[in-house]
Amino acid sequence: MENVFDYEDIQLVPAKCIVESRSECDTSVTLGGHTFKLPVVPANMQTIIDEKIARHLATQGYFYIMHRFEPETRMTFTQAMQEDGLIASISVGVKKEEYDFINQLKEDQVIPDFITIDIAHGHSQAVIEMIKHIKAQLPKTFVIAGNVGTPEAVRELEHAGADATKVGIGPGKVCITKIKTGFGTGGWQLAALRWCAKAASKPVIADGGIRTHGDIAKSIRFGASMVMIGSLFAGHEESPGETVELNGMLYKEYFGSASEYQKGEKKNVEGKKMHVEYRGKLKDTLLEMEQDLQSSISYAGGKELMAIRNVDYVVVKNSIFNGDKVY
Ligand SMILES: NC(=O)C1=CN([C@@H]2O[C@H](COP(=O)(O)OP(=O)(O)OC[C@H]3O[C@@H](n4cnc5c(N)ncnc54)[C@H](OP(=O)(O)O)[C@@H]3O)[C@@H](O)[C@H]2O)C=CC1
Ligand SMILES: Nc1nc2c(ncn2[C@@H]2O[C@H](COP(=O)(O)O)[C@@H](O)[C@H]2O)c(=O)[nH]1
Repeated sequence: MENVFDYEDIQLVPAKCIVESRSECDTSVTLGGHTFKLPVVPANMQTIIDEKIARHLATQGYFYIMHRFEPETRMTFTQAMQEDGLIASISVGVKKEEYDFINQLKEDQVIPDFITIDIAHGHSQAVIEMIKHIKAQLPKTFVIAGNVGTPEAVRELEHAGADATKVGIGPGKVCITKIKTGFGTGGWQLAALRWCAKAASKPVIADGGIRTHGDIAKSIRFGASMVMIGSLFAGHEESPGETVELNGMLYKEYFGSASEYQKGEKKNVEGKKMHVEYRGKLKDTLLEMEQDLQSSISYAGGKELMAIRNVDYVVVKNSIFNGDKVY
């Protein structure tokens, strides 16, 4: 791999504006036959999403992926969402009991719209087998498989039947994979996304490392159809993480899915816990993201999200902030 870079190393080059107002720009995206307001999905982590947030997002036309860390609730959650005419989007792992869960869904004819296979090292036979199992049992369910960081992995998971792949090994804010194992796409996630997206014949979801709303537009430019975000969603009033007050300031707890806090034991720990600044209501952040992305589309010289795919870019190594702090 040559020419590696990350989000902060890139600036997109503006093209002539064709709208009179940014409000004309359409940020919506279609995935799995459903159209969503934004190409953004909150991470399927326990301090980012819960059933209440999932229901709110689905009701408001946003994509969501429920986490897999309360496995016993997934069946009733899926049924309840579908009874209310909402999209059901859940996560699974690859262990034996997950095969039983998929079989149970089929037996009860409870068919989730989306299932995400959520594993640290997605380029594995375990994930390939799970993709095949889900597709055999629930052929109508859209399967997202990950996480991966190479074109070879994208091709293999697509070949096994995945409808989309999720790219990002170690760029996350609470990730310590890169430190503990020496592996991953941390520090070059945007270049890895480009590398993977070029090989993909199905949608790619960029996962991890998004630090500003501009990074969403950059992900779209480099081939993502959707972006998964943890840390930017962790600090809301509604966020499931504990709220703490430190020196008169409010913070929310955010921990990794492979952290000791999630696992309940110190085994194969590849995640940490941190506190992020409290940032008010989730709906305000979603609105700000939409407005910022509308602005990105206008700078791209288009009206639709995919106009961003066509813009030029320049590499400005680690210099775009010039000492400014946005958030
Ligand atoms: N996107 C990212 O960069 C990362 C994300 N995570 C998140 O952490 C959570 C836990 O992930 P994960 O540990 O996969 O889930 P699990 O602990 O559920 O592991 C799933 C299965 O995969 C095996 N496994 C896990 N990692 C490896 C590996 N490197 N090589 C071979 N087998 C492996 C496990 O066995 P055994 O435990 O015995 O090895 C287990 O059987 C997930 O939600 C994941 O998204 C974690 C790390 C990186
Ligand atoms: N290496 C680890 N990665 C993790 C862990 N828990 C979650 N994640 C990944 O991070 C992203 C969110 O990244 P952010 O930069 O937006 O905060 C999430 O979607 C997972 O892919 C973990 O314990 N270790």
